[in-house]
Amino acid sequence: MASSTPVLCIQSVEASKDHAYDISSIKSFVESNGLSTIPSNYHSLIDPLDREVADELGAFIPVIDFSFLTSDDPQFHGKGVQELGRACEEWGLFMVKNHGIQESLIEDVMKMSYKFHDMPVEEKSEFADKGVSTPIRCGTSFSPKVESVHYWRDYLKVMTHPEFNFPHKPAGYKELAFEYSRKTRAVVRKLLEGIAESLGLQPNAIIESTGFDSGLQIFAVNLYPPCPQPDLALGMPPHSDHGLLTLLTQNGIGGLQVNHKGKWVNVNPLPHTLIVNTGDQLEVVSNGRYRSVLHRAMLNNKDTRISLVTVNGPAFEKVIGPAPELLEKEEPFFRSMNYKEYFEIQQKTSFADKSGMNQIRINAQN
Ligand SMILES: O=C(O)CCC(=O)C(=O)O
Ligand SMILES: [Fe+2]
Repeated sequence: MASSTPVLCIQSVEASKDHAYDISSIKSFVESNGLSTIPSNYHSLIDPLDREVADELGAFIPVIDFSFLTSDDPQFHGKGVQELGRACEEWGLFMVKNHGIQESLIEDVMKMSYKFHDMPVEEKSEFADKGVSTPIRCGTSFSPKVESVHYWRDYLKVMTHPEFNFPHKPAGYKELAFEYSRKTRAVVRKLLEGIAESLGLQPNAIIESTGFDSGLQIFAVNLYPPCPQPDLALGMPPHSDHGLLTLLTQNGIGGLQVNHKGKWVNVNPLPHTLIVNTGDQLEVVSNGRYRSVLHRAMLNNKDTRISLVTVNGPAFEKVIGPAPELLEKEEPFFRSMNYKEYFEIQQKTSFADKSGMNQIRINAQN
């Protein structure tokens, strides 16, 4: 489509008036407007420094062999635990291989996720986002009503644990999502055992103290449509996740970047691996040793990207603080707080950083 016709110019100017709170889906907005430029209120990468990428570091993103963690052989197990601890400490993001979740399940959930986002806006309106405590919510950007810059993303966010909620359409999606939700929780549970061991705690210490077995799981299905000016907008701003561990798979299209020692690094997962990152509650439990990692989602102008994200946290009613065993030898860096309270604070922050953590940090230097 030619981009120099006056008609399209007018369209661009018109488009610049659009706010994410006026549209219910960036996907349908893009498809119905045939944009060649993006509205200016989607410009978030203004400073060229924000676009710099340290691609040479990508090859150092740790890969954890899950079969080492589940091994009965103490030597293999010990090696797995040690590598896991190092990955949490040095990167806060790693790939997991030999995790046992069937590729076909991930592919099937991915296909259904596309179908969900592809439904006409009216069909999804019953799920429209009505606030963070709503179990099923669907929308665009991040916080359309309060943010000044919008993000090129549609989302479906569902509380899939302790109670399993899910949209009843498209047919068959709910059943697949249930299986995916439970399998990812099992992987996360095992990782939390290994992480506890790497901190010198009993394997079940984090699971017990956080009430993980009745813990919160939020399943987010992110869809990032192709963006005509991918260097100007973001799919998701830099943020950390509120839970203990987040698990992510994607439809083969890259876009995730991790912040490593102040530099942005593209995450290009090896085939058949899951991506896992540390969340705020793990930073608290580990008393700052395993920091929650900043990450963001970039865009491209060709392919639709889908990421399936499960954020796995403590039980809402649990008061979470640094593990008492760690406080035998060190001062607490965080005050304890009920997870639900933390979740609500974190969801209200600007999101473009880790400012939720400032509410519970004791020592500002930490
Ligand atoms: O899509 C991605 O790569 C990142 C998504 C993410 O960080 C999230 O949903 O919290
Ligand atoms: Fe995230």
